[in-house]
Amino acid sequence: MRPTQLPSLLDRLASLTAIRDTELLEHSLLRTLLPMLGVATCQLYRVNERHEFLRAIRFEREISAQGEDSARITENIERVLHQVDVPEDIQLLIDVVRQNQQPTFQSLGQAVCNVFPLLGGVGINGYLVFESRRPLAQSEETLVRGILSVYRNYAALLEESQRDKLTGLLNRHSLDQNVDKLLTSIVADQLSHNQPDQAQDSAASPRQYYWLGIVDIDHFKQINDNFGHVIGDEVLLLVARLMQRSLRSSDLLYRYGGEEFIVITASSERAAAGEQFERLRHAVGKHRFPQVGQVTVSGGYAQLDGHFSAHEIISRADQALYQAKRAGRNRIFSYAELIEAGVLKEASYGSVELF
Ligand SMILES: Nc1nc2c(ncn2[C@@H]2O[C@H](COP(=O)(O)OP(=O)(O)OP(=O)(O)O)[C@@H](O)[C@H]2O)c(=O)[nH]1
Repeated sequence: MRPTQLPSLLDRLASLTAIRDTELLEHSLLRTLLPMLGVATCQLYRVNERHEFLRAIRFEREISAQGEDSARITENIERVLHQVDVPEDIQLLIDVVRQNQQPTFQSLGQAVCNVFPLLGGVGINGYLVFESRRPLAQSEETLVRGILSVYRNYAALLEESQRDKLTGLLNRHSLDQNVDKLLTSIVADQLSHNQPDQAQDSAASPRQYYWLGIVDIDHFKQINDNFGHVIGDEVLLLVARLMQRSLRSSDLLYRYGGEEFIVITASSERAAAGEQFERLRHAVGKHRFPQVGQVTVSGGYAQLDGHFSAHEIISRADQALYQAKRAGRNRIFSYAELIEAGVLKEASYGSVELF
């Protein structure tokens, strides 16, 4: 790195630590690193603790001359959430990095492929992959490691602020952020599927829909009253773990309030979403809790539809939850099915125009 690049690097690091959103932080990391290394494209893969790929970001930066003294910089960010496809040669390099817990570099003809691990609290939680025209100099490798260390420390702080202290689940604050982001991408998806040339694509890979469910522990007040708050807290923690284990790595689980949780799950049809919620209910219901015995949960779920706001969708799931409680608890109801059965009436919300 040239000394003249130092102020720019410090600026970049300052902006990096001003960000309060994990994915924006990832984008900013790539924006900081790529120009420093003169690299045009790079991929960032995120993995969970079971080393399953959660998401991938492909970042591309193109500089084209505009006039004698000016250049135009175009950035393109592509984000893959489900079915992350990792090319075989990259997968092999990732396996080496995972094994050694150290970066690895491999010549690919004229270019060199560089794979750096992203470290989280309990080990590797991602990989940074980019091609450079020549092997990185020692000083460049040190620079990447340094920036990744700043990123790691800051990402850990950010992650902590998004978690509920008792259960370790995502908290309500991160729910608000994520639901808004998800709704924006659902709107984009709905619009693209309305294009005539998208119809055949959807036949090849089934379209994914998202559901939001509110799950509430039944008679939790009695648990507190009969066994005390410490046992009540233990039940909350165990219920959270049981639900988390019954969900897939791509599903999201939040602690929404005291004994209320929110689940976001994706599937190609409503029945599959219903089965997912049933698995979750069974996972809790069949467990024997120390001292307390059986604990059950009730829930209601509604589709995350880009025509409605987050508030409207949560209210729909809540109405279905209310019906599940009324019907005797230990059951999970679908808002759409309650509407079809005439139990609930569709509220006339101010719907979001999709033109
Ligand atoms: N131990 C513990 N209790 C909590 C926490 N947050 C909320 N609660 C308690 O959760 C209970 C919720 O009670 P209610 O809303 O009456 O609902 P319920 O008893 O679960 O009854 P139903 O939902 O109708 O089945 C209250 O007694 C709260 O004090 C917490 O973090 N720890």
